[in-house]
This record gives sequence, structure tokens and C-alpha cells, in this order.
Amino acid sequence: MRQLLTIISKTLGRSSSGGSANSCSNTHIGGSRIWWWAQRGWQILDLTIKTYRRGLSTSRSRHLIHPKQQLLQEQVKGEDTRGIHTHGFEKGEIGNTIYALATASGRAAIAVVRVSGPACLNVYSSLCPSHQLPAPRKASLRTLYHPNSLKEEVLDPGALVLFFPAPNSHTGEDVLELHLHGGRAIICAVLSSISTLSTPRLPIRPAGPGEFTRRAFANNRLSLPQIEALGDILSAETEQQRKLSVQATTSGLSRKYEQWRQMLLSARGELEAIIDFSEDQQFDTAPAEMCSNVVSLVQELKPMLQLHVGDAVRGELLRSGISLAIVGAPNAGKSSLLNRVVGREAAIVSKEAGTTRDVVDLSVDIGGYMVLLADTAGLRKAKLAGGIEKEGMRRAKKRVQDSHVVIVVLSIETKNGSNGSSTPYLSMPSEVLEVLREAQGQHKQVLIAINKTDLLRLPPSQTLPECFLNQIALHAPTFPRTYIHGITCTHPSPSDGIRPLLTTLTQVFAQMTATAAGSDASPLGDAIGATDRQRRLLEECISYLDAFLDRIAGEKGEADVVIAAEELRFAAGCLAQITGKGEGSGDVEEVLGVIFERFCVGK
Ligand SMILES: Nc1nc2c(ncn2[C@@H]2O[C@H](COP(=O)(O)OP(=O)(O)OP(=O)(O)O)[C@@H](O)[C@H]2O)c(=O)[nH]1
Repeated sequence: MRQLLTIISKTLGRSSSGGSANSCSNTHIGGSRIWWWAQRGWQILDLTIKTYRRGLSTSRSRHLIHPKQQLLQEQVKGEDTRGIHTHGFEKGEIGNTIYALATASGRAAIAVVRVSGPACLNVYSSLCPSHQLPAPRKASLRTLYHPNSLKEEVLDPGALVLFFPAPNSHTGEDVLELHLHGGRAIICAVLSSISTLSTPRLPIRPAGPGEFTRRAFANNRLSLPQIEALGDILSAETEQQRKLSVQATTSGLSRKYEQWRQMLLSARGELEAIIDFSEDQQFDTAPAEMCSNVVSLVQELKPMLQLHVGDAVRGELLRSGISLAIVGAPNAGKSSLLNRVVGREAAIVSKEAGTTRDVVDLSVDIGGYMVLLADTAGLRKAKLAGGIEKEGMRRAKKRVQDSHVVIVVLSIETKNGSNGSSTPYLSMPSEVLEVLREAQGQHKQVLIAINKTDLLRLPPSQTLPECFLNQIALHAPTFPRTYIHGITCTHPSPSDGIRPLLTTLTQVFAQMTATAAGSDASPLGDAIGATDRQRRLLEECISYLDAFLDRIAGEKGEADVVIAAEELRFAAGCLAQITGKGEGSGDVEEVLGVIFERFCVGK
């Protein structure tokens, strides 16, 4: 028995230590069945004792109710349900009507109050007595009255009222929208009037953050990926983030995940049919051969998931920002460049070398892309630097390693001749060149900005002297010339080179975030909208598919078909966790909690 529990726990990736012979911490054997304590309650394992005794050769999917789970369900049906949640609603709460101001508070032209739930009609008839309910989804002008005032006290002389009957509304329930005049007093009066309409039979209460959307999810109006995209829409700050979130909201991401999950489920079904068929006989043909259909399906699915993950990583760059480090020698003009890019004196600029000691971080919108910009300490020979400066240089190098894009600032300096003339030259300290080569070696996007071109006293249209470009080519032969820009930070003018540098940067960002499946012909064009959570689950799903392929190939050709089928189940479970629906979807409530932290009241 203990051996059986250990195998199960291993299969499920948990520890089996502790517990009696019949149970470990989260596994229990009762009758001929094995129960597993999952996040949401006891679930029957697909393996039966018979299965185990027969060398794990039979597997069946059964969804029976464990006595403990049954108890829980009875509690849910009963009256005393405190503490038991279903998608965030306590039992008895499903019938609650919620209301909230859906627009930002404060003085505005219009304020929208949203009401959702069975008491919508009561709210309407109390605020607009003797006025017909507007036709569904049609805006109608109404005077709103105080519900309990004997003197027909007007709350708002002209509100637009919309009624969305269930189930064709945002939440799937009856929804009432009151578009009020946006004064604070009117908003307060209407909200407090609605609160007075609560009765024990039709309770009404203020909505919590994201509660309307939560109800939309509970009523199958929105999928989990769509809700995540909504969260992104609310926090989008740049044009590219806006496009990304809009794409994810409207894309068929959920449909795609569900399609893949169904593919895996039917593959598993096929595998189980093979297992059942050969239940009482030895395999005549090699299992891998018998399962060839399933194997080729998994082999077909895996690259699609991998492509999707790659695109999701690119999407994450848009969502979380592209990190860009500015590096160079002391006094090269790094801080001056940062200030020009952000358009203000964000970093200290001084003649004194070594002014920037630590990394200065800023986020900025460059060409619609969110960029996390870092000005770093100047790099020079370590033996010339003191303790603090050395630490600053260490941090600068670390930041280059952690960045997606690097701008290496080289500067033009002048040396005075004996006759009093000054000759400009390109300063290329070896410490800076070393960082440049390392960044290139790590396949980072690297640009070179040659600063202080004003010292060359060239006519504005003149390009960089060929000798400088050759000097760079000597040290970094593969460096593309188009990524070398001459700039001047202290003499702003149309020809200061800053704009072309930003244009090249924007092109680099566009390349970095272009999807592998960006063409219309590709079925994966929307993968870029996938969130970090979805990407992690997709990666987990791929690892289960790999495990499946290993199991089916077997050690020394002996396939472990039953365990292989389990790997497929776990893979399908990862996709279920993404959509929040289906077997193995896990604790959706926890995920929703994290997502709704970003939501405001009224959404
Ligand atoms: N002529 C000229 N001087 C510049 C230009 N850009 C910066 N400088 C000057 O160069 C000096 C150093 O500029 P910073 O921006 O502080 O250089 P830094 O690379 O951040 O310096 P550290 O913080 O020491 O690493 C200042 O005196 C700037 O005014 C430029 O385009 N032309």
C-alpha cells in the first residue's frame, strides 16, 4: 500500500511522507479507489487499485464524489455557507445585486453607475416611477427621483438609462446603467438612494473591485484569458501595450487553448482505448507502434505550443517593458543622452568624471514601446577606480547582462596640438569595447551612439567620418553600420542625431516584438497577447508532452503506456488552468484574486 501511495505521489509530483498505510498527506485509499486531495477538494485518481495490481495497465477517467467532497457540496446547497466560495460568491450572494460608480470619481461631464443582478428592475422602478422600462440596450432619457421622498425630489433631471436584460449583458445578469450628470453630489445621492432599496428578499450592496467582471466569468460571458487581457487594457500605458491588450481581448486565444486541450483529451482517450483493449492480454505489437497516432498528434502539437510560447515572450516585452542600458566611459555623455531621451533633467550631468555612481532607472515611452531605461556608472580601468566606483562598474556590467537592448556611448574627445590647435578623435576605452563584445556575444540588440559630434564642427548633413567607422569595424567587425549613430546631446537641433537614433531603436523594438507567427496566414498570430501566467503554463504543458514522448518510447523500448496517458492528462490540465475550465483547472479563485487586484471598483 505504501509503495502504491509513493508511486501516486511521484506521479503527481508530491511528497508521500507521513500518513498511515492507507493514506499519506494528500492521498487516500478507500474501497477500491484512490483519492487525491487537490486544491479544490478530494478527487478520484484515474488509477484504480485494480490498475495498480495489474501493473498500472488500466486507466479510466471517473469523476466520482468523495464522501468529504459530498459533505462540502451539501454545505454549499445548505443555508450555512460562510467561508465556502464559488468563483468569489458566497452562497446566497449569487442572488445579490451589486452597484458601483463605473467611471472615475470626481467632477466630470458624465458619471456612469452600474447595477447588476435581479434587483435591477426594482432599482429602475424606484428611481424612475411611472416611466416605462427602456427597450433593451436602447438609451432613454429619464428624470431620476429620490425613491423614498414624498415630495418627488429630483436626483438628476436628465440621466440616460440603459437596460441590458440577462443573459445578454456584460455580467450575464440583468444590468442597469445610469449615465448621470457628473457632479459629486448627484453621484452620491444616486448611490445612496440605490443602497436604501436593499431588502432581505432582493439584497443590494456595493460591488467590490472587478466584481462585475467576476460575475461575467461565473456566467461564462468572459473566459479567463479575456479577463487577463482586460486587466492589461486597464493598465496599458503605451500605444503598443494598448494594441496588445486589445488584440488579446478580441482574439480567439481561449478557443485555441480549449482546442488544444480537446486534442490532448481525445489523444488520451485513444490511448486508454488501447490500454482497455489489451487489458487481459499481452501487447503483441510494440505499444509505441500501437500509439503512433497519438504520438504523431503530440509531435504535431508540441511545436505549435513552442511557437506560441516564443510569441508570448515577445508579448511580455510589450507588457512589462523592454529594458535598455546606456553604457560607456566616464564623461562620455550617458546621462546627457538619458536626459535627451526622457526630455527632462532626470540624471545629473557634470564635467566631473564618475558623476553617476549607481544605476539610474526610468521608464519612458519610445515610439509607443514601454522602455525601462538605465543610466549606468562610467566604465574605466578597475585599478584607477575607488571602492564605490568599482561597485558602480560591477552594477553597470550586471545591468547590461540583464538588459534586452544596450546603447554603447562612445565620445569624441580633442587633443591639443603644440601649435594650439585641437584635433578630435574617437575615444574607445578597452573596458567599453569589452562590454560591447560581450553584449553582442549574448545576442543582445546593441547600438553605438558616438556622442559630442559638435566637436567635429561638421556641416549638419555630414555623416560620421569614415575613419571612425573603420576604427569601430576594427574592434567589432560584425557590427552593423546602420546601428552606429552620431549624436550631440548638449546642442539640441534638428541635426543633433537624437531622432534618427530613436527611430532605429523603435525599429529594433518592433523586430524584437514581431511574432514568429505574425502573418495573417498563420493560426498563431494572436499568441503575443498571452500573459506571463499563460506562458508558464504552456511551458509546463510542453514539459508534460516531453515526458509523454519519453514514457511512450520507454526505457529499452518498454513503453509505460499508463503513465504516458497520465502525462497527457497533466498536459491537458495545464491548458485547463489557462482557461479556468475543465478537469485540472485548479484553484481559479486564486488566479482571479491576483487578476482582480489590478481591477477597479465598477469594472
Ligand atoms: N560638447 C559636448 N559635450 C557634451 C555632450 N554631451 C555631454 N557633454 C558634456 O560631457 C560631460 C559629461 O556628461 P555626462 O552626461 O555627465 O556624462 P556621463 O557619461 O554620464 O558621465 P559619468 O556620470 O561620469 O559617467 C558634461 O560636461 C556634458 O556637458 C555633447 O554632445 N557635446
